[in-house]
Amino acid sequence: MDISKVMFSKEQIHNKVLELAGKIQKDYEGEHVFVIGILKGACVFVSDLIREIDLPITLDFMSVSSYGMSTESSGVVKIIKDLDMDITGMNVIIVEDIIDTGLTLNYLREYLGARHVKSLKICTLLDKPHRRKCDVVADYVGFEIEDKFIVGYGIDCKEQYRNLPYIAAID
Ligand SMILES: O=P(O)(O)OC[C@H]1O[C@H](OP(=O)(O)OP(=O)(O)O)[C@H](O)[C@@H]1O
Ligand code: HPA
Ligand SMILES: [Mg+2]
Repeated sequence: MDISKVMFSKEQIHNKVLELAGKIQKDYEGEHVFVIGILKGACVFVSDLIREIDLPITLDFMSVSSYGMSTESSGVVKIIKDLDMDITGMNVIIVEDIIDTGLTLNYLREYLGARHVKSLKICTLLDKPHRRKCDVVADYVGFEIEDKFIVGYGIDCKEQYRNLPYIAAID
């Protein structure tokens, strides 16, 4: 597989992170926010995002996987690591790198929503709305993209390319 072209540069991503962080900071003014980064894909994005939000933040991670070594979702969301902390009564933001079929977030929304949180929102850097298999809408979206398989900035193809500082499509 080859990387076809850079879709979003390091600078474009940085500007988008600042924009999303600014919106979150404004919306949650005076509140404590519990951020859940969804590993592995969101590891880079969530690290950059939280450092631009000037609010009290608690950070935890879940690790889930449905693509494995494939470029198609298996349709089964497997929890590899659950939360370490209790989120009861918290303002929770789930941070994802990409929403594609929506199966991962549909599962996580139900799983986490059942824990009596104060509020639950979704922030994603990338969104492929035309690929949805279930009804998931994010509250904060970085870039809407067409139906291409994406790599870089934490996002993999067969566990490679997560370290690219830019986002690219793959052939
Ligand atoms: O909307 P969907 O079709 O469910 O796809 C989105 C999910 O797929 C990727 O994770 P993956 O399962 O590949 O695990 P990874 O984050 O460890 O790469 C990505 O990081 C999202 O979590
Ligand atoms: O476009 C993608 N790239 C990598 N992983 C993914 N998981 C869902 N969509 C994608
Ligand atoms: Mg993956």
